[in-house]
Amino acid sequence: MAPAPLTRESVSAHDKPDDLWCIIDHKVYDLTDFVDAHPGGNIVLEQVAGQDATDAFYNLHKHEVLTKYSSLCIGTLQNEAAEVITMAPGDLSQVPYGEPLWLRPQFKSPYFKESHHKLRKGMREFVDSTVWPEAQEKELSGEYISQELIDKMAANGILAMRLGPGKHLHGRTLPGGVKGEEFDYLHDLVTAQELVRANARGFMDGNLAGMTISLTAVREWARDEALKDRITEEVLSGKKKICLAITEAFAGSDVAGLRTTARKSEDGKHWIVSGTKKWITNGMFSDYFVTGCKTKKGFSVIIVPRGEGVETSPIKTAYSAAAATTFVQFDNVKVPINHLLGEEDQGFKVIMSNFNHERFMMACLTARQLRMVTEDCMKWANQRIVFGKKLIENAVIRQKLAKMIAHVESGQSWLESITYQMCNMSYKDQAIHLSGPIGLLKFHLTRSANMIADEATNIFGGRGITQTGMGRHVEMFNRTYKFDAILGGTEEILADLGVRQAMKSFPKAML
Ligand code: HEM
Repeated sequence: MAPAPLTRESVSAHDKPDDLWCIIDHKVYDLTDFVDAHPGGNIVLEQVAGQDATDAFYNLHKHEVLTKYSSLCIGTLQNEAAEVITMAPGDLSQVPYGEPLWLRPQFKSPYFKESHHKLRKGMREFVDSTVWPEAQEKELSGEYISQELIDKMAANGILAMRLGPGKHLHGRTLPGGVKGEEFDYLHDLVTAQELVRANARGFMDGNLAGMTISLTAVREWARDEALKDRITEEVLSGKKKICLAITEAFAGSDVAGLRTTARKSEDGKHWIVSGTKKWITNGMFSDYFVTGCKTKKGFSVIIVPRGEGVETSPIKTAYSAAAATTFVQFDNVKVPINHLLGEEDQGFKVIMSNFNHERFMMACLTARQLRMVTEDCMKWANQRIVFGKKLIENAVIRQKLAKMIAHVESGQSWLESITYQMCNMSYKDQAIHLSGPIGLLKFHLTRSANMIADEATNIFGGRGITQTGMGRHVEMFNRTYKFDAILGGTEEILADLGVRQAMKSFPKAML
């Protein structure tokens, strides 16, 4: 015999603690065996037994809770259908301002072509189904990224894409079927903005951020082609890990103040590296350290392989230990002489040439994070009922949202415009014409982050300072946005760089 159809009347009969059903978004949930395990306690469930609890539910939970506990659902009410959207891997958000203009069906973009859309789709499916689950778990546990995920990213060309456009991508087929030869800086932007959607700030740096800022230097500056090719192959295949080791307790942005030294051995075959490095992202699991050292007449950059004399220990920071933030000690480490990048004593050039891309990547991910937080606030303001009405029905909340949206949209537009210039400029010209604008862009976005973190936390109230439940992404953002304001050049240094670069080309113009 077919089971009786589910109606509001039949549900209302299940209104006791030992026989407890309720309705959420036109679906019926049998919570009888769940009551005692409910994190919000049994009493609240007993209060809605046999009733439609949709408003009460969305006032307190994210929609994803229903996906996680879908086994409690026993069916949909007769002649009714669920209204709340359940996102599938790869889906675009339908929330206003949840996507940049170029991804909204009503809008056009002069920048993005079919291959950018294909890459976006391929990346999003990969991130939603493969990166997100591990990112969420490891952000909490503080464990490092798995070799399994690294292998999958390597196989899909994602590790290689994160270095930006170049020959290393030729011959590869990338997510969405995009050819490596087609990959430009707009694809680079897409990759960064999709990856950060895994929404786990510490894990995102643990996801080989060290590689993106150090292998680029190896590829650009290694003088020994065989060494360059070997390290590139080892790292892009995911077999070995690499990081950038510049900052020290003694000096951060002030590279000239570094105290780690490298001297040549008497037979001239090795560098002897000694000193310490602090805040080295991915250092705990890295096989190579692209290290800034004081040499005889200046500063040089040397690839130090992990081995005798290299010691690493974790540093506890505000974000997840999954980032593998490290204190490194080099105790008279012997490094082959061909591991020098660029010219001896000319390491400043090596470091500077790398900064543009690093800051550009950080701008991409910050811009997307601002949007994700704003989207969470839009959703929350639209579902949270206070004083008998939705939060968004209060003018003061709409003012906050307006400010957030304005920063999100203006930041993304400036980012896209700079990215387009990068697509049409040589790497050398980018260093001349774009280091100032990129510095100012990153400065602007992290200032926006400061405002958005502040407003979003207030909108979420107690949930904005709670690490689980509705406000957990806002809590994480408020706790971690400062990483982007400091790493890759602090706000003050970058703002100053932007104006100083502008002054360099100042004409003899008078007021
Ligand atoms: C299918 C039904 C339900 C499931 C699977 C469920 C699951 C959960 C989970 C996993 C949490 C932990 C917080 C989070 O992750 O968001 C939670 C918290 C909570 N739930 Fe439920 N719940 C259900 C229905 C309800 C209903 C109908 C009510 C109220 C009428 C309710 C009231 C609460 C409360 C008060 C909390 C604590 C929230 C806070 O401290 O912010 N739950 N629930």
